[in-house]
Amino acid sequence: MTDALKIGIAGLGTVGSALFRAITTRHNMLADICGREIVITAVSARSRNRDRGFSLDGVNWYDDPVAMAREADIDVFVELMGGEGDPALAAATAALAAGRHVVTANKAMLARHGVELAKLAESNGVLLNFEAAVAGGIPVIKAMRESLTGNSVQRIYGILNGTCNYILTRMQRDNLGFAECLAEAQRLGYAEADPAFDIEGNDTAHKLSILTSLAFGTQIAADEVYVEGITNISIDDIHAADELGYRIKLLGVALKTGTGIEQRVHPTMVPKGSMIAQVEGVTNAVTIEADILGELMLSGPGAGGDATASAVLGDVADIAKSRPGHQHAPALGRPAAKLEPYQRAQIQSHEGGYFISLKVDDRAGVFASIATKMADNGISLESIVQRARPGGAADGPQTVILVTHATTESKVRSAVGAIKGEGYLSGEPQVIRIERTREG
Ligand SMILES: NC(=O)C1=CN([C@@H]2O[C@H](COP(=O)(O)OP(=O)(O)OC[C@H]3O[C@@H](n4cnc5c(N)ncnc54)[C@H](O)[C@@H]3O)[C@@H](O)[C@H]2O)C=CC1
Ligand SMILES: N[C@@H](CC=O)C(=O)O
Ligand code: NA
Repeated sequence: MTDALKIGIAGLGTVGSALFRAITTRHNMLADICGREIVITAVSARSRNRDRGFSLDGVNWYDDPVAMAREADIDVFVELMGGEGDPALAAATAALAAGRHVVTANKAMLARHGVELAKLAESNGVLLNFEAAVAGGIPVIKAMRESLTGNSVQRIYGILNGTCNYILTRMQRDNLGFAECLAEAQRLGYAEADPAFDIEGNDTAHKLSILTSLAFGTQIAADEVYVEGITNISIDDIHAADELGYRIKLLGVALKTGTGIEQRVHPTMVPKGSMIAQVEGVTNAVTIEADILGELMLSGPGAGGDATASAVLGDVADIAKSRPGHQHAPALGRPAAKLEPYQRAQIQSHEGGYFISLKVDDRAGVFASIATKMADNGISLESIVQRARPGGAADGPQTVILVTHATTESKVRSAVGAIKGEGYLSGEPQVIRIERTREG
């Protein structure tokens, strides 16, 4: 048998601990599959003495993950600390520069520094694997990097954040409040160390920017994503969507338009009968529309210790199975030097249907005024309904809900701005984009 593959793990939290357990409890099975043992020889985390339910005896401990990446006797540095900057970045950089393979689940770091890390991996002849960084356990990176080679992608979209999908599902299905659902997602190990990354949409944006690069062969452009999170989505919105035949999902969408590539993350209405609407809880899904393949949808566990560790383990096992001289797919699907500059298509030119919910004064002419502002901006309406006041109350603002036919973001913004100027609105209008799916 070839020499053992020695790995060092930095970060022994939700994912690192699950990985540690998976590797140590499946040692013989992995050795049979890979033709060599996989041995954890070094670890680094914040607390050496924390009870994690397994022993670190015989494993070299490093207080400093960068020192471990640079100095430890390891072949693979597994980065599971998180954070877009140091020490994760310094450690990954040090490991690649020292000729060690890197496996990471850190989408925040890759979204900012993925291209430079990919270049460093290429120039040092080592691998940068990151399956766990996008859609957790779903093998979407491998699919895009390897199986879709030669396809031209038109659109890629999906549910990329387990925490948000868990929250939206529990709110819709069980009528629970936002804060309670978020606390559950945190307890289950789905949320980021700072859950604002999840609920404000940044985590989805990080993942989307990585997928965009793989799909369209462009530089990763995380700052060029239009982002709205789910913090403004209320149970009322979820119920209104339900009545109209939709579910609300936080989607990341990237597509080619006439002016460039549109990258957007926002709460989205999808038809209730569509496949993506059926994706519930922590489950993620990615749909890829490609010219040779057609449409592919991958779905599976998007977060959680074991599901994420499964993807990390797959990446480590790929390295264990590889032999000297074997040529690997580049980290971002093509040599980093061949990635094209990213050309942004602005959100204002986005085309699609819209759901608009307005709280308005209950007086004559308001309904007609709303319809007129829409028509003035060239927006055609699929429906406009006035909803009964909650609990049958006799006074207070009325809710008017509009669903538009396909139009543009700039027209919707202009119409909503004009309605706001009329003085009959209470609170901010709720505007939710509707995404076209295979089913409608
Ligand atoms: N939890 C999940 O479901 C998923 C997490 N990820 C990513 O995996 C990575 C790890 O996530 P979790 O395990 O959930 O986080 P966590 O917060 O549970 O664990 C992080 C670990 O890193 C250690 N750490 C942090 N800073 C350190 C430092 N300066 N020096 C040494 N150790 C340090 C902590 O002590 C802890 O052991 C993150 O990049 C996260 O975005 C990716 C997919 C899913
Ligand atoms: N916080 C993330 C973890 C996986 O990437 C999520 O909820 O999806
Ligand atoms: Na994945």
